[in-house]
Amino acid sequence: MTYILGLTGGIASGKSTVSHFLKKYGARIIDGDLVAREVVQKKSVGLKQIVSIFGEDYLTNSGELNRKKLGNLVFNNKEMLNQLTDITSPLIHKRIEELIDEAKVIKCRLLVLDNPLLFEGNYEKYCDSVMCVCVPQELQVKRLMSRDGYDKTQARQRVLSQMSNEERCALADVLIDNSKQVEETLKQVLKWLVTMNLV
Ligand SMILES: CC(C)(COP(=O)(O)OP(=O)(O)OC[C@H]1O[C@@H](n2cnc3c(N)ncnc32)[C@H](O)[C@@H]1O)[C@@H](O)C(=O)NCCC(=O)NCCS
Ligand SMILES: Nc1ncnc2c1ncn2[C@@H]1O[C@H](COP(=O)(O)OP(=O)(O)OP(=O)(O)O)[C@@H](O)[C@H]1O
Repeated sequence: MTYILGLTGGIASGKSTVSHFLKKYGARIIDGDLVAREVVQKKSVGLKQIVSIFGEDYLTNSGELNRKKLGNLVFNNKEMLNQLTDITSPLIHKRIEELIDEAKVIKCRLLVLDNPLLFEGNYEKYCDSVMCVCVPQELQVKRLMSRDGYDKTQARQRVLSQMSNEERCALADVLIDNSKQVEETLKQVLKWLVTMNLV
């Protein structure tokens, strides 16, 4: 039987750090951000829908989605963000359902659904349990600034466009504290794998 673990946490909380570790222990990963990119790739139905709402200004010269430009618009405007999510969400769900079915067919033991919007987007319905990576908001902003080169305002806008860390932690089954050294974080994840008999 395939055990499906939802992995969530705010932007730059450390989900990829945790999912890379789980992968080393044999888990198969579905990366929500990658799926979200796939459904709006060049010439896709998703991209056509985005252009019909936001206009051709949000395409690059080569016809791809101008992610930076659209990000700066939607993370500053809740209504626009909702419009974008209304387009992408059904497409992402459909693709994730296909990927889950594939994992079940090959009898994958542990499947991880890595998704920053797991609860907002109701992806937890696919999961046997949900692990949430937790960091204090200020540390999240700091790590986001240093990883992606955003200034403080841009980083805060992105953090604040999501559910709060408190709300997300309250909904999760397993909490992983990523405020200290990475090794400390991974020890907690390994402990979970052992408890669940997955190593
Ligand atoms: C707005 C877009 C074009 C910006 O692209 P960009 O390359 O700058 O960011 P990227 O896609 O790598 O996302 C970075 C992070 O932003 C956060 N984020 C993305 N979409 C959203 C959203 N709709 N609401 C809140 N936070 C979001 C997530 O934490 C994500 O990890 C892009 O994020 C997008 O298309 N978002 C809508 C699709 C979606 O809901 N994705 C979430 C993953 S399931
Ligand atoms: N414990 C830690 N100590 C210091 N830096 C860390 C720690 N954990 C993660 N980081 C760094 O913080 C940044 C965010 O981590 P990571 O990319 O794993 O987050 P994420 O949740 O996957 O991000 P996103 O939501 O954007 O996909 C990265 O630059 C990573 O190297």
